[in-house]
Amino acid sequence: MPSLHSDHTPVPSSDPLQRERDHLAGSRAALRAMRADVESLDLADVTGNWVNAAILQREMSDRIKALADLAHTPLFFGRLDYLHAPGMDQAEGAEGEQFYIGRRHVHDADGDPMVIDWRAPVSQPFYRASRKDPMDVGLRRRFGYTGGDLTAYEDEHLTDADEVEQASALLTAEIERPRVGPMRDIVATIQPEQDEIVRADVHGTVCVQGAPGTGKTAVGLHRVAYLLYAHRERLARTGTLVIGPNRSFLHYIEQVLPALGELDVAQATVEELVSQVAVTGTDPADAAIVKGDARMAQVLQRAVRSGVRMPTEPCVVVRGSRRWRIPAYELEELVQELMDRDIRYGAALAALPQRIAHAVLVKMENGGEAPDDRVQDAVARNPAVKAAVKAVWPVVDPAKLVFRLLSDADFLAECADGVLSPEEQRTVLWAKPPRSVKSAPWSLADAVLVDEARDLVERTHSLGHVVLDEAQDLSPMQYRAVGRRCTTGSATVLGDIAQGTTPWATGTWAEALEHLGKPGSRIEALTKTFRVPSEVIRYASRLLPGIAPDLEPADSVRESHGALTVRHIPAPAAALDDAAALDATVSSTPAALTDAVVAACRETLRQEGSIGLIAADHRIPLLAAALDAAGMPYLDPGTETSADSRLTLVPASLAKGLEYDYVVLDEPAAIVDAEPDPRTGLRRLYVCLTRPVSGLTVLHTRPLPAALIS
Ligand SMILES: Nc1ncnc2c1ncn2[C@@H]1O[C@H](COP(=O)(O)OP(=O)(O)OP(=O)(O)O)[C@@H](O)[C@H]1O
Repeated sequence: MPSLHSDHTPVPSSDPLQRERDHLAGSRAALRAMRADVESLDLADVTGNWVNAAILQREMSDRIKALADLAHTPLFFGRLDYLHAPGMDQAEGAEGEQFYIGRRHVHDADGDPMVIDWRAPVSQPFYRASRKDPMDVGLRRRFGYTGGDLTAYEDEHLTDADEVEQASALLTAEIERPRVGPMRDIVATIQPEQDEIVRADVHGTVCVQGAPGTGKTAVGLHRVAYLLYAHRERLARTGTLVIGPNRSFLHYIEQVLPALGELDVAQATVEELVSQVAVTGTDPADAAIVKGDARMAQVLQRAVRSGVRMPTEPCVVVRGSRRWRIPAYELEELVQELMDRDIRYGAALAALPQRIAHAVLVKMENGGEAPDDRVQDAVARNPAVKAAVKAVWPVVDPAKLVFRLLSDADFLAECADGVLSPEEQRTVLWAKPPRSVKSAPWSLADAVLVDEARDLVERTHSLGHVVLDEAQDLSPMQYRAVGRRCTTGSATVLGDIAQGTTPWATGTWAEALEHLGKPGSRIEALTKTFRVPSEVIRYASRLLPGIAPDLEPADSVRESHGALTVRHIPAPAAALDDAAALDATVSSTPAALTDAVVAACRETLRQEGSIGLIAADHRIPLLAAALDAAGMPYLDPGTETSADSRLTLVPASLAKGLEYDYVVLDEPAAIVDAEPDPRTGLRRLYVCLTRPVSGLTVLHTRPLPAALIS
């Protein structure tokens, strides 16, 4: 049976806990020595010039930073006692070995490991070994810390048939640890099903469908850290990127990778990826749906090549006293050949002058001259060649091209013929064409079209690995935008169909993977929620049949009682007399609801940890004023909570991906109604209901959505 040992009673120095503390002290000293070693390196001895010295200096200061011993980050969190030395034949008499598992590798003066990096192969059984498959591990020990002090440990003897399997108290404590500040790493408690995804092969793309709080974001970030460890050189060269839904979310997660020692991972929103034009406008849902449809790629492909004209005139190059003539039919062959080849429009444009010059050179040779490469370059730059190229293969500016498509009905009709219906074409056209590319009210969907057009002209740089979080909201065209950033690499796609709240969202994961350019990739499901207590996830899951009928409700790792409170706040009598008036004025009345919400926040603030007050976006100003009037300070989402500032006022549209120890949820019906259709409204509500770790209080005056009433 796993036993929990703690230091509540004094222990003799021979106590196992003390021995572990001694190992911690020894490891800390070893880490200090490793750092001192790097600091004492004299660069003058090893570098010949100042450029090398500067590069080395930077590398050294990064390394010194990485070797810092952070007082509140335990140097190790687990121990594995192997039955045999790993890698050795499991022969009788082979000695077992003991490894301490931590965030980074630490070795002593002789080079022997004191702590092993959690990502090393030898650490893997810490996350995966089970009674069914002990992976040659006799003992798995988890350590508990209070502040920076090692205060407890928990043992599992995986090969002891008499030991009863039991939930880990340290894991529960870790999950329930109050959440102030940014998101934390979960390196000490990654679960087997999560570890499978974290350590999946770098070459393969993995897609994870996971219920709220199942650790998708955490898994994605740990996967990046793992891949950087396992393929450091390659990924340092090619780069890694984490894509999230908005800046508040990225801000919330931005500390996790540095805490795992990884500083060089870029983070961006989809909007930031496609920043060729500034996004200042929004689309009505119907326009965004068509603009996000993968058929737009076809329209753009035609548009990009629409300016190519078959030559009708010969190209005549004059050099000295001689004239060299390439007839139109020969030019046409060259153009046709480039059209037929699967190369970017811009690459073809760059190749055409050289092709024409080559044809001229052949004629020169036939005419008895002996031109060399320099002559070919000179001919390629000849004004006659340039003019011929300009006439047949004009330069394409991606933003101007999309501008024309969205403002010129005839041009759109030409490019979209047989692809978009006349109705769809009308939908995407700007009602009033803007004056210029600069002043156009580009929407996010437009910017994605410009990005697609740009890629048709010039290949987008591909990274080694991309993690795409909250992927359920992306349109097919947005998937393509992400996909071209990892054509030569792989991706981790994370999301939850039930939390999809955009009308243009791609229907299924299989389809999404196709648009991403990774068809047939593996799709995994995570169904155990670490965040949401059982009572709350059961309540929220009542919405599932209406919003994502194919998904199973999630299980919670924590049974909880009293985590859910649903309170009806009666409207004042005057409002009750007139239900229509009540509905129409929900954003400003009744005051009774606002008062109750403020009181619930005040009451909840008595608990430890963070609190999110989530409400329909249009109710935010009213609630903000009410909190101000009550003298209760609050933060915006994305601003870091601290021990003094624990209340965040969260518009429902920004709640995705975030979490709070306690959530006070204002008027669910208003959240549902704020969306363009009931399904999206209920999905938004599902997101909001699944943000709490320890407690949810729902306050409502209007009737709750029918699905929530059991
Ligand atoms: N193995 C684990 N050990 C401890 N905590 C965990 C573990 N897995 C996830 N968590 C915690 O559960 C919470 C939810 O994780 P995360 O935000 O990654 O879930 P998610 O699936 O992305 O949720 P959502 O769908 O709401 O965006 C986080 O606080 C995370 O640290």
